[in-house]
Formats: sequence, structure tokens, C-alpha cells
Amino acid sequence: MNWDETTDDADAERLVGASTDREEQAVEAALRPKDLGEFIGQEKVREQLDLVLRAARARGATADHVLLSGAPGLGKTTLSMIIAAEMEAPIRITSGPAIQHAGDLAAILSSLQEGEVLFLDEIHRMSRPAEEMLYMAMEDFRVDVIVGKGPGATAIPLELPPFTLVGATTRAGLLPPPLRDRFGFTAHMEFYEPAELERVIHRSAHLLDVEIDTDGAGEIAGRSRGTPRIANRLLRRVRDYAQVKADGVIDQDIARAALAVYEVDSRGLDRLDRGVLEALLKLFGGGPVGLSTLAVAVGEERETVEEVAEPFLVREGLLARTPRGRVATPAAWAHLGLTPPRSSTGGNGQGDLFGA
Ligand SMILES: Nc1ncnc2c1ncn2[C@@H]1O[C@H](COP(=O)(O)OP(=O)(O)OP(=O)(O)O)[C@@H](O)[C@H]1O
Repeated sequence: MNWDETTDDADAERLVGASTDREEQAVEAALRPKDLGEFIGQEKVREQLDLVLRAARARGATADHVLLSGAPGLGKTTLSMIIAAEMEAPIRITSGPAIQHAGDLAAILSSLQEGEVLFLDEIHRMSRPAEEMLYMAMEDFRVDVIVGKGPGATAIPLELPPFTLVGATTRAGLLPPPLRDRFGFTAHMEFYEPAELERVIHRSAHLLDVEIDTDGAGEIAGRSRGTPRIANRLLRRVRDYAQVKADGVIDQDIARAALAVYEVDSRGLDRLDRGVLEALLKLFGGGPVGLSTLAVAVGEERETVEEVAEPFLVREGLLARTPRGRVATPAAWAHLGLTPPRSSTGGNGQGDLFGA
């Protein structure tokens, strides 16, 4: 099982309930910012990228290759499309998993038009032979296509038109340095502040023709885990609730009631997150406990707990990964309204980890 697919699907489905991929993609496309002016937040990335693109346009040149890293839903695909729009160039979209042979990549590269943007999502999941072909393509705009097998095989040089590769990855650490070094501009996408997500929500509500007040947007933003994709999904679920249960207008009360139905709590924890924390606190006294044991206790796969629930719980300061296993922090006990048991080590039994 590849955790990336599971992460993205599980992440998307579990947070706000399952929905048809096609519907999600259509709405995501409709809400996607079309230029840097509409792209909210990521100030540093936008400023740097704007310089790269304006300088390339001024020189009448193709933009340098760009690497975008960051967690799912933070805007990497959006930025790749904005790069193509700002360069007034076509964009070709593919992904690492779709390119398993060097021939697949050669076919794509040889069909690119001059100046075209090639967006390679999940670039860390490309096969090694394809990756090595990319090195020469990025640097010399040339690939050697091997024809035949064994001693009779010959390499046919294939000249490529200048193009811009935009690579996206949620696992920058998995990229080999020779590949990473060939990008002229690399940017790491940070999680968004609640105020930025409020702006995303107001913008999306306007596009969806949904009436929402500041408090309603604030309530949704505070539970969107710093992620625009999640903010948009929660907005649509709250819109459904407001439409069915009220007069369609979203205020703080409606947002709170709707998010209670979807079991997204005040900090953005969903059912899975709370299941992990509750097991850790109620079954294992706050830990330390091994990942496998914790996963069995919540009835989930190890990878689901480790890659889907834990990054957020760790980022929120509710769970710590220690050499002795997973441990709940004092904030976790407080968040679930539970009192840590007294124990011989004093405090919640994890005194030596977080102070008695
Ligand atoms: N800065 C932003 N301003 C407004 N909306 C945004 C921003 N970034 C992302 N979004 C919204 O969030 C949605 C998801 O963004 P996007 O698909 O670009 O994320 P991603 O990082 O490529 O995710 P993944 O890694 O899963 O492919 C987009 O449809 C867009 O509407």
C-alpha cells in the first residue's frame, strides 16, 4: 500500500465525509486561484516566484524549473497552473506514479511545445530510470532514447524545446540531490494562518454564491488544519447544512452546528484524530505506546495512524513521537477534558517527558 494515495484520499474523505472525486475535482477547479493576485498567503513564495516569472518574461525566455514542496492541499498544483498562466504557456499535467518507464517520460518530453509547462506531481514517486533521464532533459533539453536491447542497443539523441518543469512533492527529503539541484527555484509551502484561511473561505464563498459572515468564516478557518483544500471542503459541507437546516446563510452558530455533525472539533480534529488520542489516553494512560499497538487499538492501519493522523496531532502539540513510543502531551488531556492518572513517576506518568 502506498501511503501517498491513502494519505490524500483518506485525508480528503475522512475529514469531511466521502464525496465523488469528479464532483470534488470540478469544484476544486472552479475555486482554484487563476493568477498570483488571487493566490492568498505564502507571501515569500509569491514574491520570489513573481520575480522569477517577470524576469523570464522580460527576457523572452522560458522560466526556470520550479520545485514546490509541502503538505497536501496547500496550493502546489494551483501555483503550477498560475506559472503557466503568467507565462502565457500551455501546461501538461502528469505525476510520478504515472511515469514508471523512461520511455513514458521521453514520449511526454518529446511532445512538449516550446515554453510549455510540465507539471509533475508527486515527483518523488517517479522510477529511477525516468528520473535519470530527467537530469539531462532539465539541464540540456535533450534526452537519449535507447533503441533495441543488449549489445545491439543504440542511444538516439532527441533534442527538446525549452520547457519549464514544475515538480511538486509532499516528501522533499526523498528527492535525490542531483534532481533537486536541477531546479532553478525551490519553494516550501507552509501551513496557512487562520486569518489567511478566512480570506480563502470568503473568496470561495463568493464564488459559490454563499452568504457567510466573519464569525462563520473564522469558525471554519480555525478548524481547517492550516490547509486551503480542507477549508474549501468544510465550507461546502457547512453550506449544505445551512441550506438544509437554515436559510442558507452561514454564521458562527450554523458553522459550529454543521461541524459538529461532521465531527470536526474546535481545533480541527476529526473522528480519526480523536480516536487515536482517546485510545492513547484511556487505554494506555497517555503512553508511551508503540505505533502498532496504538493502530490496533483504533482499528486502523499503522500507515493511516502514522501518516494521516499523527502529523497533525504532533503539529498541534497533542502527541509526541519518542524513542519509547507515542506519548500524549498535557495539552491532549486538557483537549479531551480528561485528567491524567497519578503514578509513581508523578504527574501523568510521563513526568520525565513533560515535567512532573
Ligand atoms: N493560496 C491559495 N489561495 C486560495 N485558494 C487556495 C490556495 N492554495 C490552495 N487553494 C485551494 O485549495 C485547493 C487545493 O490546492 P492544490 O490542489 O493546489 O493543492 P496541492 O498542494 O497541489 O495538493 P496535493 O499535494 O494534494 O496535490 C485548490 O483547489 C484551491 O482552490
